[in-house]
Amino acid sequence: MKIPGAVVIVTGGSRGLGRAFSVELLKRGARVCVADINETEGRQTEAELQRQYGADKAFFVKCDVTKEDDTKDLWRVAVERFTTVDLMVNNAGIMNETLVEETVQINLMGAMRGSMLAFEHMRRDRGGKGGVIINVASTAGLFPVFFMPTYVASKYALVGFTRSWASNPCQARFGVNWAVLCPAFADTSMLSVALDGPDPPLVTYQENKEQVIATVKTIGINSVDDVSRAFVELVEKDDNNGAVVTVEKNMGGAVYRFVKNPNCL
Ligand SMILES: NC(=O)c1ccc[n+]([C@@H]2O[C@H](COP(=O)([O-])OP(=O)(O)OC[C@H]3O[C@@H](n4cnc5c(N)ncnc54)[C@H](O)[C@@H]3O)[C@@H](O)[C@H]2O)c1
Ligand SMILES: CCCCC/C=C\C=C\[C@H](O)C/C=C\C/C=C\CCCC(=O)O
Repeated sequence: MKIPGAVVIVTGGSRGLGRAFSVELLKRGARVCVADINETEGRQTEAELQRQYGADKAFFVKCDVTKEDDTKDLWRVAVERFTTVDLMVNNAGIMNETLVEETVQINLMGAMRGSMLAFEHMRRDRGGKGGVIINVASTAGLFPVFFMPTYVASKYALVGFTRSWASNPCQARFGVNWAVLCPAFADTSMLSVALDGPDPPLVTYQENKEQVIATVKTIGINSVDDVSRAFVELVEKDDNNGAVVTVEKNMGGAVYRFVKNPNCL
């Protein structure tokens, strides 16, 4: 899709990858509604984005993606403000293996709820203008990772959900493209909180510490810019329906494995 003039909602946009995606979209002429549960960081981000790109180009809405009412309010406010939404980025997520219910509620149900509201708004067969839904999963949604099974489950399910919608035979009639962005480790607070703490919230960390650290070293850590570049490439691609894009640092810089056909990953 063309980014200039597009209207975008980014969940989990107060910091980290979501904030970086918002900046890249604004730089290219989009208008962005940043949604996040963290109001303090959200308001700071809103102020910085408005200062840099204009007060009419970006705004923040406090939204807990696990709450149906919050998500509906987010859509109501975004449409009131910007008239329509062309791109929905379900990016909000957590990684903490001690929070099983929360992980599923945020990473999976939050993204599914956001996707369905976007789909209802965008689908052409019900009067919408079409659009794109990008769900932010992880390479942990494609391969097993022994130290974070709950996180992996939430991301595998999100990949399956997204690819299933992308493969619907009525997809062309709906006019809504579905894609998944799957970064490996990325340099945000999600990773640093886990890496820097004495007891990361991972499964059997103390017993397998060396193996966990070795895995991170082998795969490498993407910069936020690496992931943002892949994100922009994915958004801009016209035929992005069913795409699964991985971003892995140590496979020769950031490698974008672009898998288009949803039936042959
Ligand atoms: N950092 C990584 O290594 C990495 C790798 C692959 C995928 N991801 C995924 O990328 C996405 C962004 O992660 P990040 O690294 O930027 O992490 P982050 O912790 O920096 O940012 C996550 C954002 O989500 C928000 N959030 C959390 N729960 C929420 C809720 N219930 N409702 C609304 N917002 C909520 C947080 O407040 C925060 O602003 C996540 O889905 C994550 O799983 C991260
Ligand atoms: C103490 C370090 C681990 C903390 C991890 C915190 C958050 C990570 C979230 C990412 O979404 C995980 C990304 C990649 C998963 C790791 C390995 C995947 C192996 C498959 C592969 O990429 O080849």
